[in-house]
Amino acid sequence: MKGAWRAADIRAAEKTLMAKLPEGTLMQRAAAGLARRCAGLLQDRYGGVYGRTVLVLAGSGDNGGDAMYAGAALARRGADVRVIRLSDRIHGASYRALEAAGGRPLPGPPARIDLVIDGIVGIGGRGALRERAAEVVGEAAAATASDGGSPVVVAVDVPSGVDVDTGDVPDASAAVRADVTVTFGALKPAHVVGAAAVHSGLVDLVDIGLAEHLVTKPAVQVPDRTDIAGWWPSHGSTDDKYTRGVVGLATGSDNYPGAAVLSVAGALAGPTGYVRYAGTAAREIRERFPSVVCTDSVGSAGRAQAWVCGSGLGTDERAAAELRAVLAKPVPVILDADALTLLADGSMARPLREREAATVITPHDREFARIAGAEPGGDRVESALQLAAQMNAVVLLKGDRTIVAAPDGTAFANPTGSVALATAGTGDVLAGLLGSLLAAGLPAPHAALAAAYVHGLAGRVAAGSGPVVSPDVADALREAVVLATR
Ligand SMILES: NC(=O)C1=CN([C@@H]2O[C@H](COP(=O)(O)OP(=O)(O)OC[C@H]3O[C@@H](n4cnc5c(N)ncnc54)[C@H](OP(=O)(O)O)[C@@H]3O)[C@@H](O)[C@H]2O)[C@@H](O)CC1
Ligand SMILES: Nc1ncnc2c1ncn2[C@@H]1O[C@H](COP(=O)(O)OP(=O)(O)O)[C@@H](O)[C@H]1O
Repeated sequence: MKGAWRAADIRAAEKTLMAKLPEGTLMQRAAAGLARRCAGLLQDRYGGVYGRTVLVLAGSGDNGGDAMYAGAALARRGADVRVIRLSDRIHGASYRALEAAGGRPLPGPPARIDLVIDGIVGIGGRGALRERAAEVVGEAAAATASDGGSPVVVAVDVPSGVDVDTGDVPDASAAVRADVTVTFGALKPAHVVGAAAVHSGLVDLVDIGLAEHLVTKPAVQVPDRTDIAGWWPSHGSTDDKYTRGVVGLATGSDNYPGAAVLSVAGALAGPTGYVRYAGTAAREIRERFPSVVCTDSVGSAGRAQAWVCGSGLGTDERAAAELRAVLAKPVPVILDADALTLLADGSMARPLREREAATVITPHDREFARIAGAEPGGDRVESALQLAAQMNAVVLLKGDRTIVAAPDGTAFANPTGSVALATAGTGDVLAGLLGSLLAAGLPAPHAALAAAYVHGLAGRVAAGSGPVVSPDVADALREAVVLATR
């Protein structure tokens, strides 16, 4: 699991480390890592560093210093390095090093640029980029590289114009869109959540010796494949269909039988050995999935170790009664879609509060607004954490970087999201898979994260064969499970 730390925590660790090192050491480590990565990118794209045009955008702080030292290193390898100073104040020593290596100041971006180094602001940035900086960023991005394409854009530490601590991008037209972000010491929330994660492009972490001095809890954690593989339930030779876990689904309605089919398809790709369906789409489910045991209501279904409720359920009296029946079960439950709408008027507050087993809610932004009163703000992690604490539930806040927030204040971001999932019905598939993981005994935050991870991979797998609809995502889940766990 990788952690992402806020700027203040990074600065505190930096202070401890700097006290032990000769002045300037950290910047030299950072700049060396940055220069190495830029040289690699120039090599891969243009066949070498020599003769390539590199534009350094330098702001007034140490972020500009990192960029100019890296520019100096590239100039020493024969690159034609130009620098635009975005402030009268500038990091003096690095500017002089760049000048000494042959770097030249420019008033504005040249027409031909092979690589842009964005050193406007790093963790010291506040709000959207100021006008002059935003203008230059736009002009540089519109330049042409020597191979006729767009320049490679490398952000130093974080793309300028994003909110480092929250991942918000206050003005997308005034923020750098990086192909690669070279960051130092530790990830920041901007690399892993919100729109800023998309602006960051590929994130390359340079070790400058900071990690051991980070004493605070990360603001958000990001799992990798080994975490998911480690959590994924495995079966032993003594297992049977019941010991692997039974998942129940109260999903679908006369109007939305498809949601039942999709949620059951999601559950069948999970680790449980038995899937029960309770609802009005029993005929459709039996036809598609003969192994699923169907009844027409939660009350007449047998025991399950977790219940999924709400996907396509509707919001009528019958739906409300089914939700109440699920909330009364002493096992983990997932509340999705219409179940969240049914929670909005507060009438289920008491049974929810009285639950002792885990509750997971899976809102997208509009569903979040229905239960929390407003859509998540620019700080999506904080918004999800607040709702988790208020509802005493694990919140899976959907999006490109789905967030999982637990009532104990721990937050995670899923790194595998894919825009291919932005199509009707994929949430139903996710709810079913999550139900299976909960029924198999995974703790709720891990189940939510593992489901989001595999679901994201399934979106990517499905997208490999063209435009994606939600049944494709369900079909791709098995391959995604293999990719994530073997
Ligand atoms: N910490 C570490 O471990 C290490 C840190 N290192 C590096 O130091 C970086 C942090 O440097 P930093 O503290 O000097 O701040 P930085 O990001 O350069 O920006 C500050 C300047 O930006 C300006 N500015 C602010 N908002 C703006 C806006 N919206 N639009 C335009 N301008 C804006 C603001 O100007 P002012 O308001 O003063 O006019 C201020 O002077 C860090 O990201 C990393 O790269 C590495 O070298 C080594 C290890
Ligand atoms: N732009 C996007 N990029 C990546 N994933 C997305 C995007 N938009 C939606 N998703 C994902 O697609 C799924 C949609 O869920 P949901 O809105 O509940 O769909 P439905 O209710 O139609 O089943 C979620 O997993 C969400 O994270």
